Amino acid sequence: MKLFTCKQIAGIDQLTMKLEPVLSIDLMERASFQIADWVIKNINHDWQIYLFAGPGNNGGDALAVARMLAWSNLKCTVYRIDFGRELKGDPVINWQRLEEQNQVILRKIDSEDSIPEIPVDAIVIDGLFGSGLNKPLDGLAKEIVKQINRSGATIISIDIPSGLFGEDNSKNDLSAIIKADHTLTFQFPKLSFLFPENCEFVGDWTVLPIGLHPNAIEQTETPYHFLTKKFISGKIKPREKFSHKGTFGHALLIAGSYGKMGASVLASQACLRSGVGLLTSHVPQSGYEIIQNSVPEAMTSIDPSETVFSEVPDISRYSAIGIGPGLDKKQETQQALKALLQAKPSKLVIDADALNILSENQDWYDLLPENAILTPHPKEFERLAGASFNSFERLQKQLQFSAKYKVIVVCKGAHSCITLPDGKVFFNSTGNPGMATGGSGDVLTGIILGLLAQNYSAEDATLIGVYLHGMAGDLAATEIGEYSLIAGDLISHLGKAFLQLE
Ligand SMILES: NC(=O)C1=CN([C@@H]2O[C@H](COP(=O)(O)OP(=O)(O)OC[C@H]3O[C@@H](n4cnc5c(N)ncnc54)[C@H](OP(=O)(O)O)[C@@H]3O)[C@@H](O)[C@H]2O)[C@@H](O)CC1
Ligand SMILES: [K+]
Repeated sequence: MKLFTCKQIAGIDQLTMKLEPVLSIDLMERASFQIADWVIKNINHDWQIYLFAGPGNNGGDALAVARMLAWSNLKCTVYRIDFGRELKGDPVINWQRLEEQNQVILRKIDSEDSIPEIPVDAIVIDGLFGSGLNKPLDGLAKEIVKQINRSGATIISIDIPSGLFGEDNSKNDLSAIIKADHTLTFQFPKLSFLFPENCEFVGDWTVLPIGLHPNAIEQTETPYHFLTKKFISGKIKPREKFSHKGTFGHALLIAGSYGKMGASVLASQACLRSGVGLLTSHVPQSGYEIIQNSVPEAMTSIDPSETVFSEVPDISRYSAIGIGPGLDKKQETQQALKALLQAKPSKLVIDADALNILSENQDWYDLLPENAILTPHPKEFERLAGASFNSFERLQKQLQFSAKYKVIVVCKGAHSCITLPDGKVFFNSTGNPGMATGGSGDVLTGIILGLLAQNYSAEDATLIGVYLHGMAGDLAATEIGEYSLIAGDLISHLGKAFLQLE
């Protein structure tokens, strides 16, 4: 699914009106109906509903929603913020319709004294400001937001929590943003919803389709995308009847050191469960029995060192290489990593300690082969590319890094963010907090490696791998919950995840 900036969404709204064609007031009615329908289905009908309406179309939505909730006899009071300016456009029509309906209590807020006290067992519907916010909230608007946040009531935001920008909130006043329990957003999630620091404002979010025109969406260019099941399913290649293990590639995994062999075991198992034909796991001598016993399906390549990775094996036989989990950062490992990069492997995944070694030797970045896949978590990315003030700034750094070194970067987390050298950005839609546990990243490396070895392009191996990893986590969480989830559960649910994509 494409993701757009608020400005672009306004453009798509305009194009929809022209192409469908539909009047703006009717589009607002359609959007508001979706909100009202969700509210009616999801809230306690005995509770008082406080609707807050701002000066623009977000407020217009709130006014229409109030009228629709009154059809179902819900107890609604509308508070319209009054900056002393005349309402304009569609909100005027919706205000008149409410007056004519005469079932909803209508109030205006024109000073701090007129801001209502809101009981805890109330529902607030926040239609103060939407995608047309043009500066941080202050004055009366900020006071209303603070009063709503203080109330402890259940807050449902229309389209976007009032006060939050759809993209960059670096310069925003964070005390002047609604902290919603639920955000009901139109047609597309906004970019800022995908950044972890905005979770306290956005709450749980639901996308409500409002029938924006497919041609308008198609015509509007964007670098931003959200991974969907349909998109990923379309990338999975069927396994042909006459295929054999040679068809599905031979992966080399360089992982594990004395005391950290679990990383090698997990990545190896995940790689095998991702459909690779053959896997060779390169391990130090002390890891030999461990890997043979734990992953009998893997072949082994034994390092001369007793404890760490110290020498690159002949890489010519392998279709893809993964390096990093559990490696440690000893001097001989650092030199061996450099030698591997100098050997210019054509398909490479780099994770964990291999990334940490890189970040301590930044002059090696130029050795990175084109389309190498780097899978840092935010802290590792910070070591690679420097600190960022927030996730939006980090995304800009990530894009620069991908473009400069022509590599794919996966910044792991809730909604893992993937950047490609050509400037495209993909946010993942699968996964859950249960996956924030040791070994989860090793599993991802194994999956991506397995897909790369099967001759998926670096881009597809990354996108499929990240999505599948999260999906396996979601399937595991439905069975055992998030608390008890461990990395091994991701591997044991990979099969079911693949089945869902067929
Ligand atoms: N387009 C469509 O077809 C559809 C759109 N829909 C809905 O429309 C919403 C977008 O509507 P919108 O563009 O009217 O913007 P919105 O956020 O309501 O506010 C603009 C007003 O706020 C004011 N203002 C801004 N910042 C301010 C500040 N810091 N402090 C104080 N004032 C401030 C600004 O004033 P100005 O600066 O322009 O004088 C202007 O008056 C969108 O989120 C969705 O809910 C749906 O109905 C579906 C169809
Ligand atoms: K809002």
